[in-house]
Amino acid sequence: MAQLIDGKQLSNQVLQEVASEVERLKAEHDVEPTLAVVLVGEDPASQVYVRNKVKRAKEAGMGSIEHRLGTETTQGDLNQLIERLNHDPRVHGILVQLPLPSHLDEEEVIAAINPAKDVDGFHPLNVGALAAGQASLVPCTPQGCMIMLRQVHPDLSGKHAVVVGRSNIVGKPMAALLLQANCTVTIAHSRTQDIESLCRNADIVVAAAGRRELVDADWIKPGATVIDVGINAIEVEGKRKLVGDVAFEAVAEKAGAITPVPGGVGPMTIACLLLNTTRAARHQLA
Ligand SMILES: Nc1nc2c(c(=O)[nH]1)N[C@@H](CN(C=O)c1ccc(C(=O)N[C@@H](CCC(=O)O)C(=O)O)cc1)CN2
Repeated sequence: MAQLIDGKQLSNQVLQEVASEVERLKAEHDVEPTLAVVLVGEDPASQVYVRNKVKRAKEAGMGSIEHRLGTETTQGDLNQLIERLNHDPRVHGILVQLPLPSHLDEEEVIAAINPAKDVDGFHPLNVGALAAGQASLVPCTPQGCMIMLRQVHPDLSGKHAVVVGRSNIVGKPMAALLLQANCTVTIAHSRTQDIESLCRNADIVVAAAGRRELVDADWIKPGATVIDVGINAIEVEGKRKLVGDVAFEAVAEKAGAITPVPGGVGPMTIACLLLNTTRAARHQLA
């Protein structure tokens, strides 16, 4: 049976480090790291994530400012709000919860955020810096995945990693981080032929395809490490249940280590968001 990489426990450790850094910033520089969270529309999952982000920020002693906007919000209104937050000296991090309602242009919104306050790490300048191996604000989910991977592989050098999925939020930055850690990286996606055998050769599989239980036991090399980024809500006997992109029960029999869903990558995403906010606050001091 695989070792379980416990995202809840690990995220609590990260959050403790965040709380200590918040204390230091307050005591030494009279700065309260503050996160502004922008939610547009009524998406129920987004509402849960935003609530949890604000709750965790408060628990870590950080400031938080919430902007909840109606679905009918225009691009102009949203851009104006971001411009205000960009210039507000109390705000160190800006997060616009995705997905946005379909009439809004996500790329335009992300590009409007001051890169120094872009705690999601989605701004083209931060994306470029990551690709070039330069210091930057790194997207939260892949950053969390790397912390989890390091629990099992303190040295990732030379490992063969397959990332299943090529999204801007997870797949692409994940591949960049693995490459920075000297892994041999393959990105697989919906047009890739014979993904199964690519994965069977991998020491590390990161499943971020957005398809529930796509990765099955026969995709996995015995002893491999499996990171499940998927969060898919299903109904079992009338009750809501979350499953990942990995068929957990079967894969756990074969893998060496695996992350659960829930309680894996999700809590790490929020912890890394707050870590980025303290980093942004410290950077802005200079
Ligand atoms: N601006 C952003 N939008 C989105 C991001 C992001 O990083 N930045 N990622 C996802 C959603 N997300 C964070 O926003 C996120 C998803 C899931 C979790 C989480 O803790 N999940 C729990 C289960 C929660 C539940 O019961 O539904 C778990 O996996 O244990 C945190 C953050 C898309 N949008």
